[in-house]
Amino acid sequence: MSQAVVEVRHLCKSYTDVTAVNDVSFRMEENRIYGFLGRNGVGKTTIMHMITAQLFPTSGEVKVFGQSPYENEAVLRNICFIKEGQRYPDYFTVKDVLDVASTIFPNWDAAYANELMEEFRLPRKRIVKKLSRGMLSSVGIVVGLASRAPLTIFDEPYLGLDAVAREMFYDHLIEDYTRYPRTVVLSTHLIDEVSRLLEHVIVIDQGRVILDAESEELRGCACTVVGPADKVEAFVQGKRVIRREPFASMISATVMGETGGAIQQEAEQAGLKTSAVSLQDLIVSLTRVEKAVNRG
Ligand SMILES: Nc1ncnc2c1ncn2[C@@H]1O[C@H](COP(=O)(O)OP(=O)(O)OP(=O)(O)O)[C@@H](O)[C@H]1O
Repeated sequence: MSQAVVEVRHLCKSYTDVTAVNDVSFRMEENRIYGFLGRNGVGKTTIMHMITAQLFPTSGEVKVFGQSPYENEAVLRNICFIKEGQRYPDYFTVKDVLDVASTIFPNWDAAYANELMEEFRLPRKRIVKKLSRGMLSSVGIVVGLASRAPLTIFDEPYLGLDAVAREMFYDHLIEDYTRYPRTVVLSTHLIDEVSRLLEHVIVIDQGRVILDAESEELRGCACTVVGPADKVEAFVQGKRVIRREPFASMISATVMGETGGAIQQEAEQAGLKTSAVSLQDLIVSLTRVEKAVNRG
């Protein structure tokens, strides 16, 4: 096993009336791209704030590069955390943001930052406060990529970004990551868009980890089967059904099985129609499992 860049153990964060993070443990390894996914308000940002030492846990342990990140300059300068709606001082221009970033991040690549500025059409001299919503997101993306920080976290960096700019971001990320491997964490709701980039997926729901798996393992581990209700019911007997939708005399059921696509083959042999399940559909099904499944 390679070195853990992030290791959290039994992490909890409670506020007066809400337990935002409830006994979360996971590792993130060196030089991998992680999807850190889940619905709104499930605790993702709270966890990322603890990893980046912006928030203390109520209990549990956080280690980044093997050390506690709190007041630890050696750890913190190797983390770049790009979050939605990042604020900058009122008088800062885009150039000021890049100048400051160049002093913070040891691996900063000024030439690459300039190249990205051109591609994202960012006006260097403009006051950041006067940028459009999408341009502000582009500034975060330029900083995140050009920082080449060993741990780079993008927390929903896309607000207002058009589809072309998002594609440019994904293409740059994969290309630059291939040349300069580092650990990248993408927290986003646009799962289908980023799924090709992700090597490992951690899904949070209601303050807990509900899935922690290699993307490769997830491909083919679930499939949707459709057919007459009795046939589908017989097939899903004893299997983990994560979504069930009856229509007329038919049922469509999404079932999780072993890795490697065996479940799909098995369903086809049973004479059922099958379709693959995208990562987004898998996560949607998993995070609404309680309500949907018990109907059948
Ligand atoms: N300072 C706070 N005081 C009280 N409750 C808080 C505080 N910060 C977060 N919470 C609550 O903790 C829970 C988790 O919030 P968090 O921002 O971590 O979710 P998230 O998964 O990042 O959501 P999103 O995808 O919408 O950004 C929510 O119920 C939120 O209301």
